Amino acid sequence: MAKNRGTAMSLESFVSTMAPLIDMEKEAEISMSLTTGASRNIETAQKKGTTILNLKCVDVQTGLMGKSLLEFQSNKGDVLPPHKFGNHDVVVLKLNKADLGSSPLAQGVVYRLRDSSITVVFDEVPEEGLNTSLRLEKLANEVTYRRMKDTLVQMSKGVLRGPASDLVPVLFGERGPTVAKKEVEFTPFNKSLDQSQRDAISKALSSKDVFLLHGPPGTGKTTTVVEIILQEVKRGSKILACAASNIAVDNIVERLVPHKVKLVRVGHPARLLPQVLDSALDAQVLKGDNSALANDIRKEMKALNGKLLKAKDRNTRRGIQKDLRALGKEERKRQQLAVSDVIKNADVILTTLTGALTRKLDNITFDLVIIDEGAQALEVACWIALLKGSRCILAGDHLQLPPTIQSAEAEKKGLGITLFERLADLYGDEIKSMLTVQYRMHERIMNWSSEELYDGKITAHSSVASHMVYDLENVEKSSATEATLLLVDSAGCDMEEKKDEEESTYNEGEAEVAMAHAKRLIKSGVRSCDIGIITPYAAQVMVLRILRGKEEKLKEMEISTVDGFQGREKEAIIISMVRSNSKKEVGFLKDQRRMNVAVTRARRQCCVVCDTETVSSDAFLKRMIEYFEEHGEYLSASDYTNW
Ligand SMILES: Nc1ncnc2c1ncn2[C@@H]1O[C@H](COP(=O)(O)OP(=O)(O)OP(=O)(O)O)[C@@H](O)[C@H]1O
Repeated sequence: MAKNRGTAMSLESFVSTMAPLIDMEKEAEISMSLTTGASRNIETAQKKGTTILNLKCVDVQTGLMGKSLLEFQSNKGDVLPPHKFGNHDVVVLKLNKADLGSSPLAQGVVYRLRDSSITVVFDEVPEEGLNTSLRLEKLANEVTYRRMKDTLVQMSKGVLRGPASDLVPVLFGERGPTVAKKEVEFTPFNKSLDQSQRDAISKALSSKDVFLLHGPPGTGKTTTVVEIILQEVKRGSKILACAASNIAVDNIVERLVPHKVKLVRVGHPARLLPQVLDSALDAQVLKGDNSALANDIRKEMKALNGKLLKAKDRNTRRGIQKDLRALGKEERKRQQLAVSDVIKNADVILTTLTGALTRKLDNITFDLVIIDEGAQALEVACWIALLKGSRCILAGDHLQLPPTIQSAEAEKKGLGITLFERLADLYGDEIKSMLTVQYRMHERIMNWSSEELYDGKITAHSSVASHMVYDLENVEKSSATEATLLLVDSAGCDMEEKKDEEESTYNEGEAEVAMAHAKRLIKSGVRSCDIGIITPYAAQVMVLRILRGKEEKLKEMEISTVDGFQGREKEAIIISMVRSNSKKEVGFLKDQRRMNVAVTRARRQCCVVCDTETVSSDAFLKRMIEYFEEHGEYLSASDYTNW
């Protein structure tokens, strides 16, 4: 039975609450973008991060099914200015000096982002302008919002007759979940699964409507999802596997391919990783019989078009046109059949949540919908996929960061509450299983997070429990590499925080200390690609990148916001907390989920640079500082400035 029906929300109130919040969020995103937004000035847009000015095209490559990949760098060859472009964002390319609202040279999708370059995929290379100064503008992703609104409309209308008719009452707390009387036993494909993974899989296979796979950092959540998919395919289920991001979907595809599962990846080829292109719908469609027939028809049409051009008398022309129309119709039919053949024959269809609304999946129903990164997706986005199935499994960790919401008001009114979180509150352990062995962190790094957020239930696998930085190849034992936890305290060192024009906070003193520690690690032989500096503040990312400059030995080191680093890991992580002020304000450092993500990115060493006097004003952060002091090494920031 449901534990706490109080947190349940009816389908009707969900739809009526979410519809205006989706609009608010859409408006917030649009007002950040330049073309349709409130900001009518290009420089303001650059400051807001929605436009990058003064770019030059430095490379053009053809790849990915005939698409063109164009790489852009700043005219001056420096790091790019601070921006809010992300992978897969839709962008337009314009001449640098083009008027606001002018038509673009081309529209594309962000493919790769580096500190000093951005690569965009276009359908075709723009015919002109590439040898001049250019700018990129980020567009608001209106399609996503439209799809979410369409889904809400669908939910308010016919859900109770659709494939999810039995699932909906459970997910809205009207009826409790059911599980098989006897827990399902299985023979794993992956022989190295740990006990917590096996237990979770068994519980997932026994669930009749909903199951939550709770995967704390580094516990093999995706490994477990892949095994669940394999077991379900073996049982004969047709599965829709989704995630919020393309990268997470591709990650599952890559791991399923070696098992020779009949799968198809649905999505725009420009947004897929090159290594999964063979699994892409477009590639598989081309191999089908109907596609060959469509191709023959196109050849026939080409020949007829040639005749049409030469035909002199009207009757002949009419006859040819009639034939062309009939062939065109047949060609479209064959194309559609080619697509539906592939979709019908596949056991597993993989796509992003918003991608699940494609026409190609109309009228296709699934025995199971699996959503990875379930705690990072808006609930409405999850429903796009959920409406297509009668059973669901969500994998995620609601104790790491939730989806980013632009509109403060929509966030306040509950847009950011995820389905994963809501169901964990509603039904708890009845439908949930937590993975408890982690394969990333030294146990001293892990213990803080485990005690603070996971009731002390996580253990470190023996392969990582005591691994040290100096165990890495070519790394020597030194004062820099001997520490697992390191606290560098800037209190009393004259390293006050400052604010930039966008009101984002930065701290130059701390940035220097963080960089100095990175250099110490490199001096002991650590590769720069094994080090990451992360910080909660976007302005601090810029300060750090500028400080790094063009120094060759630091080139491969990653510098990112904490939010942007979720899901990733490095051998050594340096966290710059930034806040240092007399009022002892800590802002959004308070969010336990953000600090949880920050610390748990580190495999062998976690170094925190902060003003302990400021951050200790928050009880959670104070405990964290105390933990680092007790179990790690303590240094003053002045030790670094004096070195
Ligand atoms: N049973 C296992 N035995 C050995 N290694 C494992 C096991 N399960 C997972 N791993 C390893 O742990 C690492 C993390 O696994 P995976 O990518 O599945 O984790 P995740 O939980 O999805 O990651 P994240 O914490 O970033 O969400 C991988 O290198 C994987 O090979």
